[in-house]
Amino acid sequence: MSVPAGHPPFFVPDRVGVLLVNLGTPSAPDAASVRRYLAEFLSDRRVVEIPPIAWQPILHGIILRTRPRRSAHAYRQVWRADGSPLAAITAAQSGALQGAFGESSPVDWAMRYGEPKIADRLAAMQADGVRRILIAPLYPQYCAATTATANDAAFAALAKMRWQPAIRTLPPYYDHPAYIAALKASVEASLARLDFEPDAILASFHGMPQRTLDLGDPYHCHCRKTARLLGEALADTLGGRELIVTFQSRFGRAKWLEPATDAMLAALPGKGVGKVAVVAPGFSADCLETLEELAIRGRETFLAAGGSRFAYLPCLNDGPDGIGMLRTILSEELAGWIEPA
Ligand SMILES: C=CC1=C(C)c2cc3[nH]c(cc4nc(cc5[nH]c(cc1n2)c(C)c5CCC(=O)O)C(CCC(=O)O)=C4C)c(C)c3C=C
Ligand SMILES: [Fe+2]
Ligand SMILES: [Fe+2]
Repeated sequence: MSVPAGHPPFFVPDRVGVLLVNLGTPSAPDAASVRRYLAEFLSDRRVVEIPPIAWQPILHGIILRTRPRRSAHAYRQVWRADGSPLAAITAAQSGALQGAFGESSPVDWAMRYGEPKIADRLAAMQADGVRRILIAPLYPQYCAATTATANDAAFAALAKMRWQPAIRTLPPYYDHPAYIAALKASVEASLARLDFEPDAILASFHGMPQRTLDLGDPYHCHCRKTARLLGEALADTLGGRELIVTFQSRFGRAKWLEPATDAMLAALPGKGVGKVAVVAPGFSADCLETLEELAIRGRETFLAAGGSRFAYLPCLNDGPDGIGMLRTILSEELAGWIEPA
């Protein structure tokens, strides 16, 4: 019997695969591409929890007329020869993990918004004989606006498949010892490369509307716990200096989690902190929010307020600490599907 065109093969050995998922990013740093990306992102009801009848006129009438040009300018400042940092680094993470879970277990990657689409990568894996897939939203701290919507998109794609693969999803790993250890190693290595001794280290997490915390989203608690564990792990390095926790990237008029990163950077010099190092533990890959908002605008804010030295410490990205950590936590979630490494 021949397999119908476009049909997945029937008789291939079952394989196990991992699909890394991150947020998504524009395909190019121009206003039209950014508008397309923001329209998809900001129409997600997990992200903006305002009824569409009220939100869509604001989104299309105001935000998508003004923000794409400003954001495209920001993207241009961090764009790399191989594309958007978020996409390039996620691809590199996927490449670095290839073969980590066995010769025949592929690791692939997708984005919640834009390309490559979760639905397309799941279909490609299924067509390749991958019958068990670990979907891994690369967000250490759970948030409905990130983790849940990535899983929603995966399950929406599965809803259209006659022959579904078996699915597992990666739980948040905000307090996993391997994650905390990787952050500690990475922060210490970055600090050792600096030519100055910071007076304080600031851990900046992406913000969220305060209302989501009141509605029961555990994101804020997860961020706080990551910061506490990282502070404890770094106790010797900090030597009495504070690990300051802040939330960045406020969007819209509602109240967001506080303290705000930009306000803190503006206030620190007045409190005697003239030299600061900033780390972003909630981002698994450097992106617009870290490379432009923190490393460029954050620096400007801090120096304009009277600070003398500023350093941005990179995310775990596809470096050895980050990849080692991902191997550990993904292997744990694959238990029973693959032989332990
Ligand atoms: C790490 C976790 C993230 C949470 C939580 C999050 C919530 C959240 N974000 C917005 C609005 C925007 N975020 C934007 C960029 C962006 N956000 C994250 C991660 C989280 N967002 C990343 C990794 C990125 C970078 C994407 C890239 O291409 O590099 C943007 C787009 C950029 C801009 O125009 O400023 C917006 C808008 C909301 C509203 C929200 C929670 C409700
Ligand atoms: Fe965001
Ligand atoms: Fe931002």
